[in-house]
Amino acid sequence: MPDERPASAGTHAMTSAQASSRIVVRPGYSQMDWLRRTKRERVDGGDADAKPLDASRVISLEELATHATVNDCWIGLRGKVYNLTAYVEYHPGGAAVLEEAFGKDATALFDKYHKYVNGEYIMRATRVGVMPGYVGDSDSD
Ligand code: HEM
Repeated sequence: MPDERPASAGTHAMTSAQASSRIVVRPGYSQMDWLRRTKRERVDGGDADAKPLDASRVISLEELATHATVNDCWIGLRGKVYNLTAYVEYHPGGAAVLEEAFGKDATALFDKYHKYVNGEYIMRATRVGVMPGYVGDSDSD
C-alpha cells in the first residue's frame, strides 16, 4: 500500500549533512590536521632545504596550465597562485570536484561552492606566486 504521509511526517527530512557533498576525510586529514602540518612542514612544493619561493612571482596562465594533475596541481584564487597538491587529500569536498579547477583561475568555482571559506588563510603556506595583473597586497600572506 502506498505511503501517503507527507514527506516530512514521521520520517526524517533530509538533513543538511545528507544534502551536502562533503566527504568523510580519512583520520588525520581534518582541517586542523592540515593547519598543524603547514606549520611544521613545507607544503608549497619546494625542496625542504631550498629557499622559500618568491610569493610575488608572476605566473602566466600558460605556466599555471602546466600544473593540472592530481600529483601537481596549482590553482589561482583571487589573484594568488597556490600549489594545491598537498591539500587535495584534506579537502572536505573531496578530490574529484577539485580536478575541474586544476591549472586554472578557480575563483569562480571556489565562490560557487563556498564563498564563506577563507581559502587565503587555509592555503597561505602553499603560495607559489601571483596571477598576471595582480595588484593586491605585497605582504607575505
Ligand atoms: C583553495 C582551495 C580550496 C579550499 C581551501 C577549500 C576548502 C574547503 C572547505 C574548508 C570546505 C568545507 C566547507 C564547510 O565546512 O562547509 C570545502 C568544501 C567543499 N569544497 Fe572546497 N576548497 C577549495 C577549493 C574548492 C574548489 C576549487 C571547488 C570546486 C571546484 C571546491 C568544492 C567544494 C565542495 C563541493 C565542497 C563541499 C561543500 C558542501 O558541503 O556541500 N572547493 N572546501
